[in-house]
Amino acid sequence: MADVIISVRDLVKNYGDFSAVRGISFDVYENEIFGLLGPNGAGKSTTLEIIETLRRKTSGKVTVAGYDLDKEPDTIKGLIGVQLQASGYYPGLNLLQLIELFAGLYNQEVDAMALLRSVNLEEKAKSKYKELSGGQKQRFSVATTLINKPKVIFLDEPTTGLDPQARRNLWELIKSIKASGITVIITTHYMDEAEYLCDRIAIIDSGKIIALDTPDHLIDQLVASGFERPKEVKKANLEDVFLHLTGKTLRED
Ligand SMILES: Nc1ncnc2c1ncn2[C@@H]1O[C@H](COP(=O)(O)OP(=O)(O)OP(=O)(O)O)[C@@H](O)[C@H]1O
Repeated sequence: MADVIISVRDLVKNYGDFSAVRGISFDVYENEIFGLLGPNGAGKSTTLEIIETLRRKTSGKVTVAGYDLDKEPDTIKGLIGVQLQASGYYPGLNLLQLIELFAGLYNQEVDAMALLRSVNLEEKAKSKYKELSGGQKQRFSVATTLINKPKVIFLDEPTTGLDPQARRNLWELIKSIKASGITVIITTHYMDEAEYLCDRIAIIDSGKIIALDTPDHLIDQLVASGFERPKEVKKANLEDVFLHLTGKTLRED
């Protein structure tokens, strides 16, 4: 059994009279890709931001790598990688300078060019953030989560708005981050993405976890309950057509 790196117990978050997170519990295992899925407003971002120490919880217990969120938030901050808001990307600086700036803030020695290379942005090192395509922006944002050499990174809807090639390219990047030993927590609205990427997923609805398992088990359980798709699925879909016609390589440069 894998080691638990994040433990959440009976987590509650109220905004005034409104309860956004209603007593959820889950564990994230070391080196898995764990997905939080759910409709808009289900409480995913609230849950992530509490674990990231960016938002105060109402009640419950959270530990990251054994450290209690209430007692050692600063230690936890040093262990996690969080996507920085684009508003923090000083417009006058290029990607290399931004990485160096963030590394300085984190008090970390970082080979900024190697980091950019690892997300396929070496050729854009001297470009400004605003000059990047959507896929490049997302890859840069993922790179910023790696600056402090974290044990866990949090990715909030990393592929929203990307074209099929850029999405698949980001999926491979996320898999390579996992292969380097890092645990990944991701939120997404794309079920194909969750199925392809996530080792386990929690489905949240109205602030409660309504299912938590591997994608395979969740599908098997639904099938075992007698569910059948209403019609035979075609052997390809429109995305296959798009990728077949336009190729799989990135062409955002
Ligand atoms: N600062 C706040 N004050 C009051 N209500 C809030 C606040 N932040 C979030 N909420 C509410 O809490 C609920 C959960 O929001 P949250 O952003 O966590 O959902 P989500 O699952 O991440 O949604 P989405 O998929 O749209 O990003 C929503 O109803 C939202 O309106």
